[in-house]
Amino acid sequence: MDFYTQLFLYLSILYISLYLLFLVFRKKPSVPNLPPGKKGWPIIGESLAFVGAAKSGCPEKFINDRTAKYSPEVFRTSLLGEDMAVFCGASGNKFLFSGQNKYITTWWPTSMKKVAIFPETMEKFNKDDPKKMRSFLPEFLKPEALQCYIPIMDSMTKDHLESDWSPYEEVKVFPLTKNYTFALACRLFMNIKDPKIVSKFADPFARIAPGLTSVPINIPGTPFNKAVEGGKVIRQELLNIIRQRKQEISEGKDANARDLLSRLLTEADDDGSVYYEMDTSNKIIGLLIASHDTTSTTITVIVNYLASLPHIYEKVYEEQMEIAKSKAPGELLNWDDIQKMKYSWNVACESMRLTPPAQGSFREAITDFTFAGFTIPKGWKTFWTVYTTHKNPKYFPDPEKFDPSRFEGNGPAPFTYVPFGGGPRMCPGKEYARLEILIFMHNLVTKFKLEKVDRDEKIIYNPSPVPSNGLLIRLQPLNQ
Ligand code: HEM
Repeated sequence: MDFYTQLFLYLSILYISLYLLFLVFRKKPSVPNLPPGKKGWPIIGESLAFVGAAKSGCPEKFINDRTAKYSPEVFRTSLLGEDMAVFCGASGNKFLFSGQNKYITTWWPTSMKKVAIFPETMEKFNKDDPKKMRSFLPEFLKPEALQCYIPIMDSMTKDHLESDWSPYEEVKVFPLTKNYTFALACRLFMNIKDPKIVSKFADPFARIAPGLTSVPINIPGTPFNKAVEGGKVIRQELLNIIRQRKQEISEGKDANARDLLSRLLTEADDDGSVYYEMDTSNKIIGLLIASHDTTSTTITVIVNYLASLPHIYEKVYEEQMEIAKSKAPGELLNWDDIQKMKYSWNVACESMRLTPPAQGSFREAITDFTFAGFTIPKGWKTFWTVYTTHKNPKYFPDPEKFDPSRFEGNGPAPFTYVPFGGGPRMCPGKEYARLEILIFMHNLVTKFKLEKVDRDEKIIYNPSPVPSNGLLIRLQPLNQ
C-alpha cells in the first residue's frame, strides 16, 4: 500500500470513528428555538454542498434551496467546521450590518487567519488586527489621496493595453487582468515599478487565494499548505522591501512617494522592532488579498458582458468617447472625468449584481440574540451573502436580465445591492475599486471593439467568479 492509500485509509477510519462518537454523545441543543436547518456531516457540515454549488456555476443554489425549505429570513447550517446562521434578504443584511460590536463581531475562517492575517509568529501581537487593518486605511483611501492615483492608474492602463493587448488579434482576458491589477497594486501600495520585482511577488501570491477558504490541513500538496508556503515567500520579500524603503526614507530619497508603504513607514509609530516590520508586511498582504481577486475578477466579468452584449458596449463607448474627445492629446483622466462615467458605472454595478466578485462575509455572535423569532447563541458564526438579494425577483424584477437602468435615480432598495457589504465594516476599498474599474473601461472601449470567441464559455466560482477558460476575446482595434 502506498503512502497516500494508507493515509486515506487512516483518515477514513478516523472520520467514521469520530462520526460514531458524535452520534453516541450528541446532546439536544440547550438553546431553544434555533433557526431551522441542518448541520450536515460532522466537522465538514454542509461545506461540500456549498462549494459544489459554487463550482457548478450556481452558488445561489445552496442558499435558495435552504431558504425555500427552512425560512426566507435565517437558516442554520455548518460551514468551515462551525455552527453558522445564514441571514437572508434585505432585513437580514440590515440586521447584521448594524450589529457590529452590539451582538456580533469580526470573524475570519481559520485558513484565512493562518495564511493572511495571523501567521504563527504574529499570533500574540495581532489579536486586534481587523481594527488595526481599518485604522490605517482612511489616509490611503481618502478622496484626496484617490485623486492622485487617477493619472497613475490611467497611464499604467494605457501602457498595459499597448504592450499586452494591442500586438494580438485575440487575448485571454483573465490572466491579463490579474497581471494588470497586481502590477497596479504593487505600484500604489508599495511604489514597486520594476516588472521583475512584481513577478517575484505574483507567483507565490497566486498560490494564496485558493487556500484562503480551504480546509486548514497543512500537509504538502494541500491548497492550504500551498497558500501558507506562498505567504511565507511574500512576507520575506516584503520584509526586504520594507527594510530597503526605511533606509531610503532615512536618506531622504523619493520623499514625495505617495504609496501606502511609504506612508505607513513615515507616518506611523515605528518602534524599529522586527514585529513592527512584520505587522507592516501583514497589512500590505491583507490589502493585496482583499483587493486583488475582487478587482481582477470584476474587470474580467465586465469585459465578458461588454463582449457579449453589443448594445451595452455601444452605450459605454459613446459615453467614454465624449470624455476622450474632450481631452487634449496625451492628457490623462482626472476626477471630473470619472464623475461623468455614470452609465459605465451602472454597467459595472449591474455586472457585480449578476456576478458578484465576493460572496459575502462572516461574523461571530458575542452574545445570545434573537432575529426573526429565532435565537442565535453566543459563539455561533453568522454569514451574510449577496445571493439572498441580488437575484431575488422581489428586489430585482426579471433578475437574470442585464439591465443597467436599475441603478438610475434612487437605484435599488436599501440593503438589497450589497457587493461591498454595508455598515461600519463595508469594504473600505470601494472607491479605489470604482476608479480602477472605470479607468480600465475607458481605455478598453476607446481602443478596441470586442468579440467573445467562445460564446458558450461559462463563469465558475472558485470562490471568486472566473471564466472557465480564461475568456478568449477577439480584438478589433479602433482608430483613435
Ligand atoms: C470590486 C472590488 C471589491 C469588492 C466587490 C469588495 C468587496 C468586499 C466585501 C464584500 C468585503 C466584506 C465586507 C464585510 O465584511 O461586511 C470587503 C472587505 C474589505 N475590502 Fe473590499 N472589495 C473590493 C475591492 C477592494 C479594494 C480595491 C480594497 C483595497 C484597496 C479592498 C479592501 C478591503 C478591506 C481592507 C476589507 C476588510 C474590511 C474590514 O474587515 O473591516 N477591497 N470587500
